[in-house]
Amino acid sequence: MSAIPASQPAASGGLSIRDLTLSIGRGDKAKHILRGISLDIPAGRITGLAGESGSGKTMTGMTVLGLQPAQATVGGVIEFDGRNLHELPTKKLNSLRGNDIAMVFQDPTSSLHPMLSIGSQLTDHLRQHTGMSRREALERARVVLEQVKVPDPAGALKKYPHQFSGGQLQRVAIASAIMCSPSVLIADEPTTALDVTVQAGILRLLRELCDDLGLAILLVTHDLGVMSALADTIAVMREGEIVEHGDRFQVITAPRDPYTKALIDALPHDGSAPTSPDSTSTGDAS
Ligand SMILES: Nc1ncnc2c1ncn2[C@@H]1O[C@H](COP(=O)(O)OP(=O)(O)OP(=O)(O)O)[C@@H](O)[C@H]1O
Repeated sequence: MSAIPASQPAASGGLSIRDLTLSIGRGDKAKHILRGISLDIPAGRITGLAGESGSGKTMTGMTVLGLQPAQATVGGVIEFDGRNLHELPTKKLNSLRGNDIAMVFQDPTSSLHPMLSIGSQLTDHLRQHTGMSRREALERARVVLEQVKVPDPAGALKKYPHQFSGGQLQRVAIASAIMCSPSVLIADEPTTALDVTVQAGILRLLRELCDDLGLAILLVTHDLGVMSALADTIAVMREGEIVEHGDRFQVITAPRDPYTKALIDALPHDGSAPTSPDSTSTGDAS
């Protein structure tokens, strides 16, 4: 496991979501996308959010970041560091986003500019945010690339996105997300677009970052197999509601909700479900 750089402050706390609602449209025509979600995303833990397509997983993550559709009406509390994010002025929320709460997307190219070197992309925001010199920021970027296990970190800083494989590029995107030492990381289907041979390595990296940095990670995926290998707790969403939330082992081996049970029964029986809470198995192949 990689050591935490001395310059990096310990991550403080996680997120607490209380009765979060999100609707689009008004009156009879309103579409209720999130119907009162409550979920704790504590520091040093991976909280999995599973569920079928369209159940509202991505919208939950986007709403936490204040990135819901402009016409949406949001209610409830998203508590972070003693504040309700949903009530913060836009400027304040913009400053939290990317610094204290960061996101990793399914497609790493969506968060990286094709024409800029990795060194510029990793350091620009950090320099603006902290006033660090270019040299200091590049050194921090090198350390973070090493932390996410990109080979030859110093050389990688000089490269461009097209010069990396999909798995390595997702590592670079994760490096970019943690450059400003966030305390919360929202990872939305971070392995779905990747070759199956590199998925396990990315999942293991998320586990290591969670453990080493004390990150609070919200892992959004439709894949309950991924959840069963990685998450500490699993919440299952259906039609904008959380129908089940509990310890990974309990949810996978003894689901209480019939919908969760149906999802688990649909999993391939290849040993991917845990046999004990410590049976995480994510071999590194990327
Ligand atoms: N910009 C938008 N405007 C209006 N409705 C939207 C918008 N984005 C998503 N929705 C709707 O919100 C609901 C939840 O979508 P969301 O993307 O959160 O689901 P999901 O569980 O992440 O699904 P998937 O696994 O397919 O990504 C869906 O009914 C979707 O059609």
